[in-house]
Amino acid sequence: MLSMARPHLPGVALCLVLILVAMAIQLSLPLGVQAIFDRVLSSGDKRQVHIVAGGLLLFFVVRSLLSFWGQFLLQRIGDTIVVDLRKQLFRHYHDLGLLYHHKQNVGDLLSRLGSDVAALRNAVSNLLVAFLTNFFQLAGATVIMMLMNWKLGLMVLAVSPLVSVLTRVCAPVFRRLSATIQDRLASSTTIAQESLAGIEITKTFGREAYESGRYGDSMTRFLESAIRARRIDAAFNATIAFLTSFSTIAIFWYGGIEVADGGLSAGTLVAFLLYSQNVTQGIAGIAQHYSSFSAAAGATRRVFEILDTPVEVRDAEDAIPFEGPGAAIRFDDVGFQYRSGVRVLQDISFDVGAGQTVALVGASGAGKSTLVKLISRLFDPTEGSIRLNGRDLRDYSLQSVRNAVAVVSQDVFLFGSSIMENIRYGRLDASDAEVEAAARAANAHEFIERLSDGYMTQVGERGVQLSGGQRQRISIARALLRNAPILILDEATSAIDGRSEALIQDAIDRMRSSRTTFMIAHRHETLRNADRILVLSGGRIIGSPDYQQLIGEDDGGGRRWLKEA
Ligand SMILES: Nc1ncnc2c1ncn2[C@@H]1O[C@H](COP(=O)(O)OP(=O)(O)OP(=O)(O)O)[C@@H](O)[C@H]1O
Repeated sequence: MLSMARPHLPGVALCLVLILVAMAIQLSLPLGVQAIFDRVLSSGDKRQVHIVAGGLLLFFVVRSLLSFWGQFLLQRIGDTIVVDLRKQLFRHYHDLGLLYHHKQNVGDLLSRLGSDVAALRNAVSNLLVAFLTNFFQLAGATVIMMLMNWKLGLMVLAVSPLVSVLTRVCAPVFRRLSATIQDRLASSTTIAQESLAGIEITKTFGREAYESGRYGDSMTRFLESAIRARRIDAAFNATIAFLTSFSTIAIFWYGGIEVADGGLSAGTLVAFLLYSQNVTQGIAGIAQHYSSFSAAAGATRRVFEILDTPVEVRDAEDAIPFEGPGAAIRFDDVGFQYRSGVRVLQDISFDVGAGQTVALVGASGAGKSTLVKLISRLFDPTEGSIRLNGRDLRDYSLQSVRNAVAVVSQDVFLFGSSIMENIRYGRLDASDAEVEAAARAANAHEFIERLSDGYMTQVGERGVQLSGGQRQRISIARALLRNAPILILDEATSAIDGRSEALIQDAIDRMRSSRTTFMIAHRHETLRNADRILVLSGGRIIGSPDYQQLIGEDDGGGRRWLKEA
């Protein structure tokens, strides 16, 4: 956190000076009061009363202006740091590999970005201002008191060791409780996020009450830990206030006797009482802020846990851009494990020339989707290597490899924006005319035109206003627009009816002709045009039959492949 504050050091220094000056002015008040009591009131000169009161008024106007300026600057710096932190965190989420994301709940990640960073913001801006103010208040008042009367000064400070011990004992408790609160908040956000994302399933199964119950239970757990924290916090504050009130009473008692004996002026006693208020406020404030800092440490841990997670799939130091134009791909003994010890792909070796089409067939879970994900470097192989135009895929920059691949997958995700924007996601600088041309080629233009707002129709967060086939056609248009040398079709036409499929197949065939294509398909007709068919079973290639062999039309022996797959 401190390293993030480094660029703002001059601003922080200015704030410190402003707060310091404002505090010096505040600490001059008791001296003014002492003067009024000891000199002005006894002299009976009203003019002097006016002058001292006017002087004090001026002092306090200046103090308020300085403290406004200092607080505003520090809050602004705090906000800037927190916005930087959010941006950095968001960027890091996107840099982290899919393996990491598969293990995380979206709700938990959102809650770290939201409420944890908000808790941190409170710590860096509000608490820091208050902490520094109290620190200067305590230090300044202590010095002045000691100079005025060190015996009385020591009396005021006598409670500080007790407060210090109490604070140190309570801080770890606050830290633990705060981490629990943030964890519980995160798990309720996860439940809310999941059940809203799956609202269709929730309703289909009539689980509205069940989901509300789940969310309600998680909120109750959150409330329990929040109440426990509030109880300890309130007890802590009350104890500190009680301890610090002792010193005021002690001053009043001892100082009162001294004044009665003539050893101390009334003005000095009043000034002392005011300073002792400053000291006790300072001590109590610092103790409370220390405990709040400890609570913020829980949120900080959750934020930095993510920022400190290393990125698995990243650019090599000397990565070069992939420039094409063609893309010949070669798998050399590639193996892959999602979890160590469980080999999902092994000994995968094959060659695809630029512009050729490879079809992958095999039973569910055979590893087809995993294999094509390795081509976009969503994961890196755990064994062997993948070569693109003769070079290891890891030699190229990640961005250029991703730019070279267009994917149409079975699960279509559409963003909560217009159809135009969703297709343009394939190539952000595409013109409207290019978007429309891609939609025409994907046989989507006709149905888009029939929608009330045409290309500007908003399609809900997950494209729920469209049918499965329409969504798939939009995703094909998005891939067409990308104009990438490698095309991955993961059951791209699974949600499309026969008539539309023929038209789309035509578009896909045109697109395939100049691109290296990986096609995962369950329907036989789609495999007819493949240059090569690889049959996968249990993560291995068990054969490479041609189409006739595969469907067993020539000698009947080919059926073996499908059966084994
Ligand atoms: N994120 C993951 N973490 C752990 N294991 C995974 C993950 N994704 C897939 N697997 C496992 O890897 C294996 C291959 O899955 P993959 O999705 O590649 O199969 P597939 O052939 O594409 O199946 P389908 O035809 O059903 O889409 C399966 O056993 C699956 O359980």
